[in-house]
Amino acid sequence: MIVTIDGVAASGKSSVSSGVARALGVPYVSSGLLYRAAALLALEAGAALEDEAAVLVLLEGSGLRLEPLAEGNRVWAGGRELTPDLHSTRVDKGVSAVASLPGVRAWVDAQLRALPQPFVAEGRDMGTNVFPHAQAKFYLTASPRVRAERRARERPEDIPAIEAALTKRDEADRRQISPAVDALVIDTGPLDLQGVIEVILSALPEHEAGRTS
Ligand SMILES: Nc1ncnc2c1ncn2[C@@H]1O[C@H](COP(=O)(O)OP(=O)(O)OP(=O)(O)O)[C@@H](O)[C@H]1O
Ligand SMILES: Nc1ccn([C@@H]2O[C@H](COP(=O)(O)O)[C@@H](O)[C@H]2O)c(=O)n1
Repeated sequence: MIVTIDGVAASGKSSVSSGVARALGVPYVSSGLLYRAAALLALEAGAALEDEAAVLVLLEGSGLRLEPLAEGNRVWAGGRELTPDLHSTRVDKGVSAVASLPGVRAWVDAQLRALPQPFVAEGRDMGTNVFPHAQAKFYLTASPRVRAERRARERPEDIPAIEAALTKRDEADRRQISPAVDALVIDTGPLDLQGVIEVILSALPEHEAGRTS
């Protein structure tokens, strides 16, 4: 069983996926963390973010590995945990450039498709490209202002600066972002976190919502 939850930046994908995954008793998979890790490795190595060959060498040589858990995903480069460094402002700014490289996308897609099922997968193209045969698909939206207000609780920047950065990232991710035709689109603006999780759980086919492993 695969459930996909895609959406724009800071629309609640990882928080909602974690809640849905816990309710189903399965892990969730954060595809964005692998793109963030690729950007971090490139930034740390001083590689140009547009240099596909250099980024691929870093990915192949780093022992990069996603550890999907229902409570939260962790990313490792060999024995070093990258997770705490993946949500910095510099990674936010650089990640879209790395994610637009076809070779990097193919590398990430292969990692994701190799993971053992069942799981909830979240990102931008989980329902359209990576897991087009998923049993249930969702797409989260909310206005840039609402998303910025939520994110401001986690970042040092003020709301207008966060809103501008989110809008810029949505624009840069435009090619990766599109709801699957068979996805249920949810405007999370008027809903709290639990409300979004409940909308998704109640939309799942009965046998998926009831399963615990
Ligand atoms: N429906 C909601 N109501 C209130 N707060 C929410 C809601 N959904 C998410 N949040 C909060 O918004 C923030 C962003 O959520 P989250 O990190 O899950 O989004 P994301 O889509 O995974 O972000 P990114 O695209 O940057 O990885 C978090 O602080 C989260 O707790
Ligand atoms: N399926 C995906 C997931 C993510 N990206 C890129 O990674 C960035 C970070 O993702 P978050 O989910 O953590 O926001 C995102 O801005 C995209 O550039 C992607 O291309 N495809």
